[in-house]
Amino acid sequence: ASLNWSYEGDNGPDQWHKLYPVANGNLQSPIDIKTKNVKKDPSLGHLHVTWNLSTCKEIVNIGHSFHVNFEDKDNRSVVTGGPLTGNYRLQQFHFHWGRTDDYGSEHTVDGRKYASELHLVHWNSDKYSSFAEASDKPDGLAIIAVFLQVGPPHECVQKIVTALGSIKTKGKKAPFTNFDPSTLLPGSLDYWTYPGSLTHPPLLESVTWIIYKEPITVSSEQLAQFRSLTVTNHRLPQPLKGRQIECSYV
Ligand SMILES: NS(=O)(=O)c1ccc2c(c1)[C@H]1CCC[C@H]1[C@@H](c1ccccc1Cl)N2
Ligand SMILES: [Zn+2]
Repeated sequence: ASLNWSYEGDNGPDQWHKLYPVANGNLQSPIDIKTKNVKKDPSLGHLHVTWNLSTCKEIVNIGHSFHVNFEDKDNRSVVTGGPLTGNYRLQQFHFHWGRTDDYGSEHTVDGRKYASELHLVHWNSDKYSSFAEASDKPDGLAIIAVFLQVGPPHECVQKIVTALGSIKTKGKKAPFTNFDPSTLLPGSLDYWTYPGSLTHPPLLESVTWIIYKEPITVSSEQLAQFRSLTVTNHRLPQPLKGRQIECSYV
């Protein structure tokens, strides 16, 4: 089905509110993280990530992006701890990028834009029986975000870039197995967290965002390969509307 929204032109982000009124809601994402306003929370412990590479299934071209989908019929790949209560099951990951290396991330840090941003999408499998059921609940989703900056190529991102060659057209999918997404995490496990939304339609305000402070590094050529699928797919920062951003007590 062709989407009723896009990242540019008549159905671009400024128009999303017409079909998705929640676009003007109080918990919209992404946001700009103003580090001086972040509150250190001693009760915020470490995040516990247990992703099992056996659950990695396929890579799919969805037009405005590509998704790496995981089998989510059991709790082999979950995240817990930090701001979360219970287990959140990994469903998929994807990236956002821009037309050039100067911008492309969705969240920004003191106005700084990164070249790209990785989202690892999880749903609350303790309370809900499916992603769809969890996707519109306030405690339904947890998305881990990692910033990408430009530098030397990333060995594991290269596996993803190579796989893009087999899904060049929208709707195409290819097997993508035994990939361990924890190879995409940065060295330091310090993170920010705040309540927000999906960053494109349906823009549901059901997300606990967990954003690692330290970026990972990919090469300009690897980013250019992302753009070979679609040139840009990031939403600009939204109003904070009084939300408090907390950071782990590390
Ligand atoms: N940039 S992001 O990580 O904040 C983001 C934004 C929107 C959506 C997603 C991820 C993903 C999460 C899995 C389903 C999919 C999607 C969706 C599609 C069809 C039906 C429902 C849903 Cl939720 N929408
Ligand atoms: Zn995303």
